[in-house]
Amino acid sequence: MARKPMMAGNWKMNNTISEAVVLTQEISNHFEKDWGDSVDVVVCPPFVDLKPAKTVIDFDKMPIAVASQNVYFELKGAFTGETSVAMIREIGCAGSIVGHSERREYFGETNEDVNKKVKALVAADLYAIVCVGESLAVRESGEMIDFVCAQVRAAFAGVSVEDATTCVVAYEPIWAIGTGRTATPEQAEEVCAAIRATLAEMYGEEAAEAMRVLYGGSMNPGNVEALLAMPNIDGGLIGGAALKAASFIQLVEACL
Ligand SMILES: O=C(CO)COP(=O)(O)O
Repeated sequence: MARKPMMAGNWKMNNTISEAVVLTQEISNHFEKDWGDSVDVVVCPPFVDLKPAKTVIDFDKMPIAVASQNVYFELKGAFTGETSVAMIREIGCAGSIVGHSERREYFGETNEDVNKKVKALVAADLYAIVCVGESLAVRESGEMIDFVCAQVRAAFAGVSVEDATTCVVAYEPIWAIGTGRTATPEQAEEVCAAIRATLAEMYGEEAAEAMRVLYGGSMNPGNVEALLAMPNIDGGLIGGAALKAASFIQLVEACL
């Protein structure tokens, strides 16, 4: 089954509202309407930028979706500093990244939290872009497949096949994030294929073939073609190269 590629820009903690509006407009200006037939393009700005970014995208003209970088799993209440699925949905977000390695490392996010966030999102008809990936120590131990597939199992535990197939998995080896040290296409493919095999065990072949598995970690215009040529890599989750319209658009064009 041919999967539609996805290019998602994770801006991380970059861009004030005014900067976010400029970048979103620059991306929109380059965007050709019919590209939306061939690739799903997503921008993931910080929370405060979501509404302003969304406002400058005319979805009918430019099918660019907006997603958040995080969300909380409780529906409402005394959770100071957190943001609910209803809040991001009302802005017009299509979904949220969950379980990014920076959130796991700096904010103590556990596999259990990730699972609760996936469940909260799909219950609100939003999708999760579930990030998984191993540290350099785990890679050097040779245990990366077991480690990453356990993250996938934990993230989707108790999630129905119907809900899971709306979601996306992003394989982001931590040692490749922001380091300029990209995984080779073969290294990325090996783990992405194992992720799909895990999804097949959980949900069956048909569902696993329909789900998108992205690669993230120093993806750039120079390495994107070789990564996308791999059979189990269905797009990218982009950090640094998503912060400039020109390079992000080049990555989108690589999917056409
Ligand atoms: O973490 C990433 C996307 O979520 C990848 O970041 P870089 O593209 O900057 O390596």
